[in-house]
Amino acid sequence: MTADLATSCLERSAMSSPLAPKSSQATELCHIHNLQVCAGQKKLLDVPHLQLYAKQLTTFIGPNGAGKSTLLHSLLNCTGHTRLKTTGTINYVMANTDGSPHRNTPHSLISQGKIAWVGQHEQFELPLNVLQYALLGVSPQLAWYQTPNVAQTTKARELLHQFELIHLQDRRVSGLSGGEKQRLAVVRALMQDTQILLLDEPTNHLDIRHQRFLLQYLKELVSTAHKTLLVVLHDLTLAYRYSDHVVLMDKSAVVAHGSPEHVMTQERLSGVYQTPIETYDTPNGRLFVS
Ligand SMILES: Nc1ncnc2c1ncn2[C@@H]1O[C@H](COP(=O)(O)OP(=O)(O)OP(=O)(O)O)[C@@H](O)[C@H]1O
Repeated sequence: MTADLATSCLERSAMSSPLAPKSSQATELCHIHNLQVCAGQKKLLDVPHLQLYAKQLTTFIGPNGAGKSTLLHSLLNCTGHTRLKTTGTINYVMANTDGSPHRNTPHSLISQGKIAWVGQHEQFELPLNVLQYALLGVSPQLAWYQTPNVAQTTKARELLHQFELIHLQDRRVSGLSGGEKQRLAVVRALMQDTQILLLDEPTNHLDIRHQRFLLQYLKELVSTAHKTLLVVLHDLTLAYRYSDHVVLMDKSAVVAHGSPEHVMTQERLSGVYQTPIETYDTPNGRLFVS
């Protein structure tokens, strides 16, 4: 089967399968095969097969310790710990300049500047102010002797304004509040202007209004700039409302994946989280309450 034919088959199946995301525009981002991550004898992740989609907002949900961050790190190809052994393959499908798909490894995508990342534990003990930290996002594009140009600085200020941080632009990053640091980490990643963004619990420390703003912002990045978002979330209501594709994880494995309606059933979630979960349909979407 040629790559072109494979993609068109995927698009057809995306329209009919409950495993596929909501949008009929879904195309393949990557294929995971036999991915296993181990720490000694302990298996942290075991994913025999999983397909992820481009130009979609995919969320990874599941209880603490399920393996969500480990999977995201694997997608970055940096488990970040020499004791962890990773086996299996992750093949990204990215378009060539003529639009036809070609395959890539996570490592080559990072070096090409196609993936940006916000982790759970970003480093803020740095002698930088807020604007300088935001501009770290463009540092991979600069030679050692260059400083950010006017356009890059203007863009950083615009993003700081949108994320309500502009009044703090001269403030040392180490002194920011938890929510301000979290928003700044997202701004730094957005400054990288990559096709793919991986965000591990980006709503951590955010109040309810900023959580909603962030998810709305990410959703618009997908719909208007056709970015690919892979996001770990704990808030089931937000995951249901904003995701195109949901990957539910438990005990180092993928339990279910597909559209939110398909994956996030009351019965399945109650079983995985080991607590009764009620759902309520409101004019503003479905609420999940434990
Ligand atoms: N370096 C490591 N060595 C040993 N065990 C590890 C290591 N890193 C992670 N783990 C274990 O792997 C499991 C999965 O961790 P992971 O961080 O992927 O979970 P998670 O789903 O992201 O959890 P949370 O929602 O709490 O952030 C956990 O049991 C964790 O303790």
